[in-house]
Amino acid sequence: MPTLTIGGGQVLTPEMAVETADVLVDTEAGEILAVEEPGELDGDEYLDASGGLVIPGLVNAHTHVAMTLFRGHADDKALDAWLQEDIWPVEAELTAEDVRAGTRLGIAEMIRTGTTAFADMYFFMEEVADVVAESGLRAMLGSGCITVGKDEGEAHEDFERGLAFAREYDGYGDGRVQTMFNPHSLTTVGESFYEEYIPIAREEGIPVHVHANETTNEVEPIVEDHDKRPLAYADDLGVLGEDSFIAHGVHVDDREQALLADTGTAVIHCPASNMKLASGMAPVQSLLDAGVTVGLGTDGAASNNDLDMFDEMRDAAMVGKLATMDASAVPAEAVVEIATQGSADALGFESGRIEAGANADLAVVDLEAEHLTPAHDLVSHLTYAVKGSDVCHTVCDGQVLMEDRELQTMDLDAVTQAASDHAEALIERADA
Ligand SMILES: CSC[C@H]1O[C@@H](n2cnc3c(O)ncnc32)[C@H](O)[C@@H]1O
Ligand SMILES: [Zn+2]
Repeated sequence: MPTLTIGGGQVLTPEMAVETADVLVDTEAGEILAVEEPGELDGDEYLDASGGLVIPGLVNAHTHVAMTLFRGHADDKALDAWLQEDIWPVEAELTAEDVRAGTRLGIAEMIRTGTTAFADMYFFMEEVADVVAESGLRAMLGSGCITVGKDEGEAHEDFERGLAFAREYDGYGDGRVQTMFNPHSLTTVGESFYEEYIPIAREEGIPVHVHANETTNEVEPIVEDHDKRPLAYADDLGVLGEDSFIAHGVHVDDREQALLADTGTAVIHCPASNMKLASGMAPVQSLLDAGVTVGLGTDGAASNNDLDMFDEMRDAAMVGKLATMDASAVPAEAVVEIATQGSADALGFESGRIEAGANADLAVVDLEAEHLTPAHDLVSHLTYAVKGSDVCHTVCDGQVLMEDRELQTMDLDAVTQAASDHAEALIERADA
């Protein structure tokens, strides 16, 4: 079996301790074989982690990767106006080639900032799957389904496309692609479509991921029309469950939090997007206290405006405190856990932990920087001080995707040039 040692550095353990250790990886199976004291492990290849901290690859559990094309195109608006006035008109002009170019840009950014897995709900998902396959990253992918603004036939086509993609692409890219079913949200998809399609997804064991309880504008119509809170409505439709995860979960009351915990539904916290669109502050500490699995996501680059999970971690800690007016809420350790183990658990990936048997998905953070000095507490640094640009190596499924900040599977200059060209032409076409 071909092996790789990531050696000479410190390692973050699943218990959030930092040890001086080496990591041995089976590069064919893509699995961590052992974590041992320095010098004990002898792989065929060696990746130098000296002066660095080996961490589990970060898991961006909710994004729309190709929205990198809209970075800076639509700022300073709330969700509904942002989507309806700026984003959806441009998305209507998207081509498969645009999505390929935007996805390449987003994946390059994620690899360069230590993310090794992500969940993506978007359009032209075959393109996204191909880019995941060629880049070496791991992903949970689904084709987004919406019924508002569509006639019955078009809406059915959308849902059939969503199911067909999930069936066909599960296991794609040497098993690094897994698939999910993605009704867009509880208000943009009609009830009859949930009634028709959720049982099919459930029967076929396809995970379900939706935007839910993101803004008060979403909560109010559901309460008015159905006389129940959105997550009670979602539960009655079969949307909640062990392999379901909702994005945002900002406006969730105590009963809904209990429902999430009881059904085993995970929440993906997207603090930057929630702040930028002024959607609100998710009750993250309360969700954690209630026993809900919480993961972390950037959302798309148009509402963030980057895909750097280190930024997201810092935002999660900061807004967690502000939301509760309690500086002890959402502490550094909890943030690192949700960005790694929490997100991986939400997606059902055996990643997010550096231990034997886990996926060999990891990143090495270079600690030799002025903004990381002194090194009193490296878990604190991961949340509050590390920047994505401090990541020197990224490994996914046992393959080195970035070494000394050089991408190994992508041509960064070509990727940025193509994305820039596609973005410009797209905005022009959309006359936006
Ligand atoms: C049907 S594909 C996904 C769809 O979602 C849109 N989107 C991006 N960010 C958000 C958000 O924060 N809430 C709801 N919807 C969002 C994206 O533009 C696509 O249209
Ligand atoms: Zn989203």
